[in-house]
Amino acid sequence: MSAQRIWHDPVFRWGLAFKLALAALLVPQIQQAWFVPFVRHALLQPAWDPWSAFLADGGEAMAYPYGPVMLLAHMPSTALGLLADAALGSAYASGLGFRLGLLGADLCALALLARLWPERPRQLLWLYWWSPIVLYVTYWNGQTDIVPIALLLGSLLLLRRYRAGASGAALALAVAAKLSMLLAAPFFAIYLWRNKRLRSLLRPFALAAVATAAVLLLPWLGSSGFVRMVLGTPESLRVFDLALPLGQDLRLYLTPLLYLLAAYGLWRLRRINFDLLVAATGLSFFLVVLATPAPPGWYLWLVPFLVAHQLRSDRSARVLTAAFSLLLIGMHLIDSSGASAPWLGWDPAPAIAAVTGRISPHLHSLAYTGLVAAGLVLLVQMLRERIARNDYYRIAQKPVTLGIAGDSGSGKDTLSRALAGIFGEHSVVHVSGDDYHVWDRFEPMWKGLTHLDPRANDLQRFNNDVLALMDGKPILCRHYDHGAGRFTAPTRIDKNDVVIASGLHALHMQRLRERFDVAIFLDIDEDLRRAWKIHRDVGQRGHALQQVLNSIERRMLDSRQHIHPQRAAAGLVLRLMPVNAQQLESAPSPDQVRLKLVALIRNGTSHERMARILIGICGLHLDVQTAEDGGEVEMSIEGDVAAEDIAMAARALVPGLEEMLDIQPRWEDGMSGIMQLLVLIQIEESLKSRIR
Ligand SMILES: Nc1ncnc2c1ncn2[C@@H]1O[C@H](COP(=O)(O)OP(=O)(O)OP(=O)(O)O)[C@@H](O)[C@H]1O
Ligand SMILES: O=C(CO)[C@H](O)[C@H](O)COP(=O)(O)O
Repeated sequence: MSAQRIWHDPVFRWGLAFKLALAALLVPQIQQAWFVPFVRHALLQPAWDPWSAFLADGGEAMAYPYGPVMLLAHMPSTALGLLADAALGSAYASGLGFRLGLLGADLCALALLARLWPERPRQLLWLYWWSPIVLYVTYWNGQTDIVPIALLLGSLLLLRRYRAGASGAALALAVAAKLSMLLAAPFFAIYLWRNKRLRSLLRPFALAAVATAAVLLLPWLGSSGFVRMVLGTPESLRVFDLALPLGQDLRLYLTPLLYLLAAYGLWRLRRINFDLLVAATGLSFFLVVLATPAPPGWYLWLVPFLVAHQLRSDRSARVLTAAFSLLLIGMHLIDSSGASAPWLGWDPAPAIAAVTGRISPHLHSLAYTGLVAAGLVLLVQMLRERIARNDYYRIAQKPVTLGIAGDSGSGKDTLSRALAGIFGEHSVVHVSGDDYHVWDRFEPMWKGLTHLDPRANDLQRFNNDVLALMDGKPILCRHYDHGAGRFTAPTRIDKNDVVIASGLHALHMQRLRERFDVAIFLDIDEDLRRAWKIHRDVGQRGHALQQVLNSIERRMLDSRQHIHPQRAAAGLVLRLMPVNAQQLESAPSPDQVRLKLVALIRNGTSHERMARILIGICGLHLDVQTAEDGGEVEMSIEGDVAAEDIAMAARALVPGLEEMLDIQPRWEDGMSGIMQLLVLIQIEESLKSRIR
């Protein structure tokens, strides 16, 4: 069932009918006494500053502790109700209009949740649409927090879709509806800042958020009515209730302290994916609500996060949430105002007051303790399951490391660049074996040794540097300038999320090659490699043709002795070859030769699905040979394929890695793109075994 089809589900339709009946029949006291009179006043006596105008006309200061966006959200449906009241001579329809406005926000929240978590729409309907907390808080108690929560969900969804400006504006709208939504802002900012791939989005996000908030809130900051009714509400001061006295005039406020610790916890994570952002924001809301004698409306902020948690967790999360919801409702039924049904002549207030009168403060506090205990258990469960067991969180503790070995001119740098193109340059650190040659071009030592001899390279330093980067430490490294034939002065290279170590001997030393997530050997068809090398060394590196040919001959023995044996140590061996060998001679440049790829995958567990997608989505021709034990797979891949199709295949094959890639990954056309994809699939295999 797709997210769109929830609207046809009977679970939705029955829920809608039930909510319509509740909105029609129940008149919550706080709406009747406070919210509706305020909105009615703003509609009937329009003023630039409705808060001051309301107070000036003798309205109650507690009537509307909300910002202009909340008012705008309530106005249309309440205005229709007012018109109906005027026509019918009744006083009921404006309140009904107000409540239908809340139902509209409730529907928006459901639609947004269905887009954020589309996997199990039926379960989502039970968990959200029939959530006892939503039913109680919105339709019985009459709170309006569903409006800012719908806006917050909108902001989350837009952020997930990389629409940073729109997401910032939506968050500001949520804040301008209810100021407490500001609690989510640092978490959004940390998510964008701590993800290098998303960092460029922080600016448009922040600019749009600040600009929207300025337009919506600044004009009223000078209004005494707004300051008194919205900024100075006794409700918001409840966050200071939980405090440790530290001497005469000093108190340690525990709720802000817990909130700051949660924000710091998120900041400390090396990398944060969207699920972690949701979990951390939910946890911070939980901390604030549990550590505060919170009014019922605040509990509604927890609902989307509880839904997300339950969707991904087992039955225990649902049982705990049910217990938490029932305790919450039970406590607030006797603690907070409720609703009456004037059409049915039903007003339970006196009966509830009678029960309340019989409940001792001790029992009341015990019920509250039970509620907080259930909430804390849920919080610990969320912390354990949503954060500590989050695959991405566990993977993010260590960078992804790739080793690429192959002969000179086999395409190590080209593949490294292609991989950096999908992860994004900002997330990749590349160590090249060329920077570890012992001598520069002009040293006479090259008369006796070739670059392919391990002794001509400082492999110990190469190993140590790559291992240091794998352990998250920076290195100092000089760079070999192929134009000048000399080394530059050493520069500092910092750790990064993806470490690519390429070189003639990248898989030579056992200690290092065992640490790579994916070890790749480029076993390019010899005639093709020669053609590439000659083309590059003459065209780009300024060598004479004869000099290059001599060097290739001189290196042959070392290639066999020192380079080729690394093939056996690779998990992925990639062999590019011309589709038609004659083309190598006839084509004006080796770039124009049509290539086919033979990939030897030593751990070919997912090859069947991979083959299906390469044929189905990319339209390639495949020949697959599997070893007897099913471990090794050799795939011959041929055909033309565009980068967009490879991107689509990647989304199908490795959806879990999408958040590791750049926002707009640069997929290549043809066999280079297929090589990018194969490496990515191997990365996923390796990360899975890290988790196991
Ligand atoms: N996948 C590919 N498709 C087409 N051409 C390629 C591919 N890979 C490499 N080449 C060609 O081969 C040339 C050599 O590639 P590259 O410089 O990446 O090799 P290398 O292994 O890093 O070499 P060296 O070790 O000598 O520095 C490139 O300039 C390019 O023209
Ligand atoms: O083959 C190489 C790497 O694979 C060498 O980096 C390259 O040949 C360096 O020497 P020169 O600058 O003299 O060409």
